[in-house]
Amino acid sequence: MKELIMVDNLEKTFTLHHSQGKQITGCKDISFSINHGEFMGITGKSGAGKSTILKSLYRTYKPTSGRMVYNSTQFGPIDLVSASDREILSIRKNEIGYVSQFLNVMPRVTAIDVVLEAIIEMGSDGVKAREQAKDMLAHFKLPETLWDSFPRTFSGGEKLRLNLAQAMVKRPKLLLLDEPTASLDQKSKEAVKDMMIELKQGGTSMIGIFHDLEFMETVVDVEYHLADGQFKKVEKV
Ligand SMILES: Nc1ncnc2c1ncn2[C@@H]1O[C@H](COP(=O)(O)OP(=O)(O)OP(=O)(O)O)[C@@H](O)[C@H]1O
Repeated sequence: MKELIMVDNLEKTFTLHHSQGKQITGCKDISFSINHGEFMGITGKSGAGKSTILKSLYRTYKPTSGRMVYNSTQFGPIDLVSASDREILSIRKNEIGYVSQFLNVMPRVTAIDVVLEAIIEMGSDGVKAREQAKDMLAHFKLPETLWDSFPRTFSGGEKLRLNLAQAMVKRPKLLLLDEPTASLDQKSKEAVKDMMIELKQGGTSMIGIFHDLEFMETVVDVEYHLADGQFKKVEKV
């Protein structure tokens, strides 16, 4: 398999049990592929289904139908739609990262420990690892007063910064970014951009949702737009 991921006719339908089984389409007819090291941006209006695509790839949502064949280091080509929970957990731990403004961490673990655990999982040790965790939190400008606090009460921007620091440490093969610049000021956006460039140079592929189109165009290789149920590649002029 030469691509990193091939998505074929992905569909996710939600059944609302509290509304007599009413069905809502999250996304449908989604097909695309990305190559190793490629960065894809997704745009589309609110409610079009952008987050549903990312959450299906991360298997937060179990797709209703379709295929998402991912070229895993551990398992070889694997369909993320039918992969077992155990396989998905292992892929999340070692290969696919997810960054958003929402919490992606265990409760009652301090911010610095979130990053530290990621560093230890990557094979570094004690004092050096702690210094590296501090550097990473400082790099993404998480205020030092928050380093020993529990992230549950952090603002959206603070949670995002912590998730970015954790993702950066893990250097995943594929990073899913759900509005990675939301709630960030210009200076912090520059830090995010630097991180993306650095990850890309290290071979990480990324799929990101952006509302800041100007920012997006400076980082992505390919852009897809989701509108009126159609998912189409935007040809660059
Ligand atoms: N867990 C869920 N249960 C029921 N419906 C959902 C769920 N998640 C998403 N939806 C619905 O699926 C559709 C697509 O939502 P999604 O969050 O993917 O849109 P989006 O393009 O990311 O929007 P935004 O830009 O506002 O974040 C919406 O109609 C939404 O209400």
